[in-house]
Amino acid sequence: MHLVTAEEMRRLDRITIERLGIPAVALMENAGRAIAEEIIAFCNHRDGDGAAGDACQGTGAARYSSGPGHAGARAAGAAREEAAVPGAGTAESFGAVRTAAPKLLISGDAALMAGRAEDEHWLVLVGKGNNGGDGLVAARHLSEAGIAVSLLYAVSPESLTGEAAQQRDAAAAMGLPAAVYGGGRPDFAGYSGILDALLGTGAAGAPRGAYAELIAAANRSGKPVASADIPSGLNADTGETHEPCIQAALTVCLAFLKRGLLQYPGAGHAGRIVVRSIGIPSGLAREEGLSAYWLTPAVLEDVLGVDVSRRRAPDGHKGTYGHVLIAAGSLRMSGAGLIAARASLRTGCGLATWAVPGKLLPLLVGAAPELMLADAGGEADGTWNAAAAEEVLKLAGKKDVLAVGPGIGRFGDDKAWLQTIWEGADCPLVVDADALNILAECDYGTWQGRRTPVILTPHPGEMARLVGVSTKEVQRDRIGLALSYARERGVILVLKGAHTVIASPDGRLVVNTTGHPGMATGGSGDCLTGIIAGLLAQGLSGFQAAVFGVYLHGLAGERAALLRGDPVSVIASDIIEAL
Ligand SMILES: NC(=O)C1=CN([C@@H]2O[C@H](COP(=O)(O)OP(=O)(O)OC[C@H]3O[C@@H](n4cnc5c(N)ncnc54)[C@H](O)[C@@H]3O)[C@@H](O)[C@H]2O)[C@H](O)CC1
Ligand SMILES: [K+]
Repeated sequence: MHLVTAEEMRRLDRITIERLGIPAVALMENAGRAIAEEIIAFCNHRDGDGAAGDACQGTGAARYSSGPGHAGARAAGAAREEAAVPGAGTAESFGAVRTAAPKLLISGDAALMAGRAEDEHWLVLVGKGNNGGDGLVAARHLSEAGIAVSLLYAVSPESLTGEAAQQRDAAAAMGLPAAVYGGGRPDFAGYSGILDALLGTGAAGAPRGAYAELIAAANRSGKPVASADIPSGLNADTGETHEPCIQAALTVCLAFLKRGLLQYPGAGHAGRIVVRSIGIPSGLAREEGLSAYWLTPAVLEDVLGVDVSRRRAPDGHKGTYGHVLIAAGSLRMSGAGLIAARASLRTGCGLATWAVPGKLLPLLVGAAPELMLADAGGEADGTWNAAAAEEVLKLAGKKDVLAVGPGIGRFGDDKAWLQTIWEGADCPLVVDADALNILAECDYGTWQGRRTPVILTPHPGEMARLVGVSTKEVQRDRIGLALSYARERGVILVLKGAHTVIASPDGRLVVNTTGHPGMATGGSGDCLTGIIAGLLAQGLSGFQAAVFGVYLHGLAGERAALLRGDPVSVIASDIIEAL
């Protein structure tokens, strides 16, 4: 599924209206109706209303009696009623016992059928822009479904223009009760829900004046809030939340998923996200060259060309699936190398060799029978040194991928060590952990260019060192930073953290949402490094391996949590076993 910025959304909207000739008011009508349908489904689900609730879950029409008990539906004037046509043959006339088969089915808009409409009274907070316009359309459809609706304008309705003004007039013509916020602390206790149609992709900066007051009041009310397009107060591009920002139970995102809904803290304000089509052709995004995606199996297969089935050739052998070399571990952190190496095997590479400082090697014999160990030289105390880089290059000569960094620690002339490996390794290179901290101290843009991909896998702190900013600054706009860094440096960047971002030098970007906070545990990153290396060894491209690796890592973490019964108790070895 595509991810868009506010500006990209406006561009796609403009193309739809100007090039395809689909009127803006039609898009807004579709948007408002979609919002109303999702609010009705929310109400039906919340009220546990069986018949109508079921009916509204899907797009199919409801099948139910239109007898008493469905006031809402009657009010909706849209119902599917089964009626026998008078005079048609009945069971008795043919002597067989048969119920009268209905001859006439009148289906209706099940998604606009509210089970207990009479119990609902929704307040629509209306901004002055098109987000407000969407809310006004939704208000009409909610009213049609028999739900009581009241409008509260943030600013004078006279200040609305264009399609929003049209919707203002339509709502007034329908007699929807309306008021203008006049300051103070409004009391929303009498409502069953609030539709936040204050600010959408046209917002700039922190909510001001009445908008801020109404957002705060909605959050204080304790009522469920549904947000039109994005929670008001959220930065649609970065996921930053201004003060105040709506805390939504449901966000009905229009046309395309906004980037800010998938990055924290914004992702924590959206509640359940539903992306609804409003008539903008989904193919436009690809035609316009948009290349940011929320990672789904379809994106893996259709956009990245990854064979998620990971089928194996019947005549495959160890050589078919590649050989991983991991240069990792040191006296105090040998486990990191073991985790990375084992993860690469679990990911399906044919062979894995773990290169360690010679002093450690005897201590590691048998640590993992499937692994091969290699003496990479190093110091007598089991630490790495610059000369060991040449040993690593010799070992890498016949390997399909080299991963460096897990548990290597910092050592004298470690920058020379990394530069030798960076410039000398012909196979794809995965750089993680302390190798990233070393890289951060190097002007590696001056190093000899590489012909095969480099994948960097920093967590936010390591990224902060790579870029020379604070971790807070890294987290402010993860997607924007990852994209610019990958492009400028010509590397594939995996910016780890909640909803990991993977960016490619060619501008492609993917946000992954598999995994859980229990994976924030020592060795989890080493495991990811091994997974990515294991996929590279099997012939995936750099970006494919980085994206699929992050995806699999998260899925394995989820599976490990199920196996452990609790995400909290998951450790890196569990993730490996769950691959
Ligand atoms: N673009 C599309 O494809 C479609 C968009 N739709 C909806 O329209 C909004 C975007 O509408 P827009 O008019 O551009 O902006 P907003 O409605 O978000 O209004 C902003 C409005 O509020 C004022 N304002 C801006 N920032 C602040 C602030 N920090 N504090 C207070 N006030 C602020 C400013 O004056 C603006 O006029 C989009 O989200 C969709 O909901 C339709 O769905 C159709 C397709
Ligand atoms: K909104």
